[in-house]
This record gives sequence, structure tokens and C-alpha cells, in this order.
Amino acid sequence: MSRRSYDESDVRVRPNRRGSRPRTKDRPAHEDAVEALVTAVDRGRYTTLLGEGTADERVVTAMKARELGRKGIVVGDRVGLVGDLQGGPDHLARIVRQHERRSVLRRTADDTDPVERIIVANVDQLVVVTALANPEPRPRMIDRCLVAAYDAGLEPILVLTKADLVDPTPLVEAYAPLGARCIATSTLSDTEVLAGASPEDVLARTTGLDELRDALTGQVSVMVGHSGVGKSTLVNLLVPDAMRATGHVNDHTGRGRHTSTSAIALRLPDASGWVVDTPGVRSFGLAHVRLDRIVALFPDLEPGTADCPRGCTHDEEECGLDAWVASGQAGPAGVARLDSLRRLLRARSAGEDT
Ligand SMILES: Nc1nc2c(ncn2[C@@H]2O[C@H](COP(=O)(O)OP(=O)(O)OP(=O)(O)O)[C@@H](O)[C@H]2O)c(=O)[nH]1
Ligand SMILES: [Zn+2]
Repeated sequence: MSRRSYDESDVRVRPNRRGSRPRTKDRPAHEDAVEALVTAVDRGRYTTLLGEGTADERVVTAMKARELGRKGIVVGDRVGLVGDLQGGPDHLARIVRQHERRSVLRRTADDTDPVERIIVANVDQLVVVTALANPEPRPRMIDRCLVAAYDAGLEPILVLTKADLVDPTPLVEAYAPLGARCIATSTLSDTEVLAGASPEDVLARTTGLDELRDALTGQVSVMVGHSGVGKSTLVNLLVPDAMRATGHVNDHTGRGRHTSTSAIALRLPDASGWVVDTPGVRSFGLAHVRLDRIVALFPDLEPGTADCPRGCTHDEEECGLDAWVASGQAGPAGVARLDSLRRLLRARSAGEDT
């Protein structure tokens, strides 16, 4: 069973039969709709930013107009608003239109789940946040995220946190041949902060942040990562106003207890881009990626399929990938990447005819 842990838009993976598609025709009655950006979704309430970058910019809460039916609206969507556009807590506008999306990041609960969730729309980059230790890196999860990024046409960035605990070099060397940008970061742990480190100490002891900031500038990026990898810590350093809850709960104020349950778009200082923070993602099901496309989403392995027999499943004895990896052409992580590919192919094909 798929668990609904947070607001994501659910869509059936299987193509709709004719006639069951939601109608998308724009309604002339809403020619006056004003464009806004959805920055958060919480139980049917949409936080939007209207007039982004103008003197008239304001946060407007909205609900979905009934005529949009089951059309999922997610963080990052550009929507048309009508009604009460004043903004503020007592005013509620209506979303009457969803503008065409330039990208969507999807996932399914597992590899056979027919319900795909759209995590976020209209982003350029997928930032995969992994700790070098505590918790241990999970290369197969990284590989899944990379497949999702390539499939969605997003630029992947691998952020390796807690570089103060473990040398990032082996992981950087493993992933650099794929063309994924790797950035190692380190900062003070909560314990050190509680022991009296000042914000200046934290910044002085933080590494990799400028490089990350640089990679995010001018882009819309979505950050995914397992709980505890230090994602909120990074978001708070990047967007000081964000106050994202980090692992530690302050006993006196209870601050840090409001763990995030849904994605939220945060603007980088000086309007230099957006980061979408997502709740800790434990799995990244890929039921929506076509089985025969998966190998193409492993760019370090794909050239090795040239010697495969016709119709090769890439999980059979005659597969050319074993020789390709053995010859070192897939780089130092080749063996692990091939193992990752094959596990993914098996997990996906297990669900093929369900
Ligand atoms: N040693 C070390 N600890 C870090 C670093 N970054 C974060 N931490 C610690 O790791 C723990 C988890 O950090 P969070 O930022 O809360 O992790 P998260 O990924 O947001 O996890 P959730 O809040 O559960 O989603 C905290 O105790 C942080 O202080 C780092 O660079 N080095
Ligand atoms: Zn093959």
C-alpha cells in the first residue's frame, strides 16, 4: 500500500482512456486570472506568491476552484488566480488555471506502485543530499535519484554532507565520471552549536557552502535527502529566514519540533534563485520510468550496451555490460553501478504485469 505522507499530486501512471482525461481547455471567463507561483501546499490550501519581484509582490493563500477537478497542483506550479487577491490571513483566492509545466519530478512509493506522485513542478536541478556518515551513504538510493533526475530532464547535483567526519574523495571519484556535479560540505553539528558556538563560529567552520550557493544561483532547485543527512541545516545556512527544523529539539522552546511534512519553495537571498525543500524521502520508486529506458539513464554504462545482443535485458549472461565494466570503462564505481542498474531492472520488471 502506498502511504500518503505529504502533499504530492497523485496521478495514475497508466495512460487514461479517452474521455477520462481532465479537461484542460482554458476558460475565457478567467481571462482576468493573475499568475502566481505555488510555494507550499497544505491540506487543500495553497500558498502562492503573486507579482514575484515587483513592488506589488504578496503572499496569497488560495484554494483550488472546483472546475479544476482532480488536477494536482504542486509546489512550483504556475497558476492563475482570481477572487480575493489581497493576501493576508483572512483572504482566500481561487486557483482557476494551471499553467503548462516545463518539468516535473515524479516518484512512486515503490517500483510497482501504479500511483505516481509529482513532488514538484518547474524546477531545473535535483540536489541529492547524502551524508558521508551518520547516516551512511546509500549509493543505490543516489543512483535512483539520478535516474529520476535524468528522466525528468533535471541537472543532478550531489551534495555530500558531514565531510568533517569522512573524506568525500571516494564518493566524488565514483560519481564524477557520470557528469553529476559533486559538492562536499561540512558544518558544525548541533551538539557543538549547543555547546556555545556562535553563528559566526558556525559560518567560519562551514565548508562547501559557497560552492553550493554558486551552483544554485539563478536556478530553481529541489533538494531531496533521507532524514538526518543535514538537509535542513544546509537550507538554514542558504536561506537564513527559513528556520527549517533541524534534528535537535530545544527542550525549552520546543523549536525544531515542527518537522516539515510537505515540500516548500524558499527564495534564496537577493532573489538569486529558489530551493524547494522536501520532507525526508526514504524511497524513490521508479515505476513511472519505462523499463527499456532505464539503461539510458545510466550515462556511464549506456555506451557499454553497444556489444549487447539484440533485445538484451542487460540482466543476462550475454550482456555486454559485464565486459565493459570489467575493462574499467565505467570508472571506479562501475561494478556498484552495474549492480545498482540490475537491481533496479529486477525491481521494475517484478511489477511489469501488475
Ligand atoms: N558533524 C556534522 N554534523 C552535521 C552536519 N550537518 C548537519 N549535521 C547534524 O546532523 C543532524 C541532522 O541534521 P538535519 O539538518 O536536521 O538533517 P535533515 O536532513 O534535515 O533531517 P530531517 O530534519 O530529519 O529531515 C543534526 O544533528 C545536525 O547538527 C555536518 O556537516 N557535520
Ligand atoms: Zn545488455
